[in-house]
Amino acid sequence: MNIRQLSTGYGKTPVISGLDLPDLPRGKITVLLGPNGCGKSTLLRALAGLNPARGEVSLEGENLMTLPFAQRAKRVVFLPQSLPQGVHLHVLESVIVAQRASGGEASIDDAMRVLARLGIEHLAMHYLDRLSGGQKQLVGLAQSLVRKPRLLLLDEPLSALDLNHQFQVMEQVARETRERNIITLIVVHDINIALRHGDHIVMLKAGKLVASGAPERAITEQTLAEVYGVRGRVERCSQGRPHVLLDGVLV
Ligand SMILES: Nc1ncnc2c1ncn2[C@@H]1O[C@H](COP(=O)(O)OP(=O)(O)OP(=O)(O)O)[C@@H](O)[C@H]1O
Repeated sequence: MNIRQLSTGYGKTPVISGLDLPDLPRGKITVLLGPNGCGKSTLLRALAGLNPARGEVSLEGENLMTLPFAQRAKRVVFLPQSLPQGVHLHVLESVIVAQRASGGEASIDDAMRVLARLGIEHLAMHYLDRLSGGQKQLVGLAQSLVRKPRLLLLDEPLSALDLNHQFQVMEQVARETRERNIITLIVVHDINIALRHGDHIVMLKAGKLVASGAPERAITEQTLAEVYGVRGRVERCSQGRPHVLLDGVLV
C-alpha cells in the first residue's frame, strides 16, 4: 500500500501535511509509533475515510481516496481506541452486525469462530454494555476481524488488556494478517511489543515521518531520542531478542 502526499487535520488546523510513507507490506504487521498527539489516530481515521483528507492512498491498485465510502468500508476496517457506549446488544449479535456492515453473509459459525480464536466465546451471550474495558476491546477486535478487511487499522487495541491477552491478540492479529495476506497497521505505545510483534515500523513525530523499516533498523537510540525525547538502549535479552531499556528522559 502506498501513501503519497497525504494531508489531513481538523477544520483549518492541519495535523498531517504532505505525508509520504514507504510501501506498507502485505501479510505483515506495521506498527505505527509516535508520541501523544503526533497524529497517529488522525492518520488511521483519514485512511479509513473518517477524516477529510487529500492525497493518494493506493491499495491493491485502487486509490482509496476516490472510492465511494461504502466500497471503501468493505476493504478498510478501523478499530478506534474505544467502542461506542450504550450499545445494548449481545456480543454475538454485535459481531454479526459487523459482519453484515461489510456486506458479508451473517454466519453464526464464523462469528463464534472469531470469538473462540480470541478466547472469548464464553462471552457470546453477554451484553456489550456490561463487559469490562479489556473484554470490550477483545470484542471490538472480533468485530474487526470478522469483516475480513484488506486493510486493518487498529488504534491501541492492547491498551486495556492484561499481559496474557496482549500476547494472544498480537499472535492472533499476526496470524490473520499472514493467512489473509492483508495489511495491518496498528498503533501501540509499548516499544517492546513493537519490537517483538512488528514486522515493519513507522515512526511519526508531529505528523512527519522520522523512521521506517524493520524494527531493529527503525527503533534505535537515535530515533528514541528524536521521537520520544528519551535515553534508551536496544539490547538483547538472554533469548537473543532485542529489547529496549530506558535510562531516562532527555532534558
Ligand atoms: N476531534 C478533534 N478536533 C480537533 N483536534 C483534534 C481532534 N482529535 C485530535 N485532535 C488534535 O490532533 C492532533 C493529533 O491527535 P491524534 O489523536 O491523531 O494523536 P495521537 O498520535 O493518536 O495521540 P495519542 O497517542 O495521544 O492517542 C492533536 O494535536 C490533537 O489535539
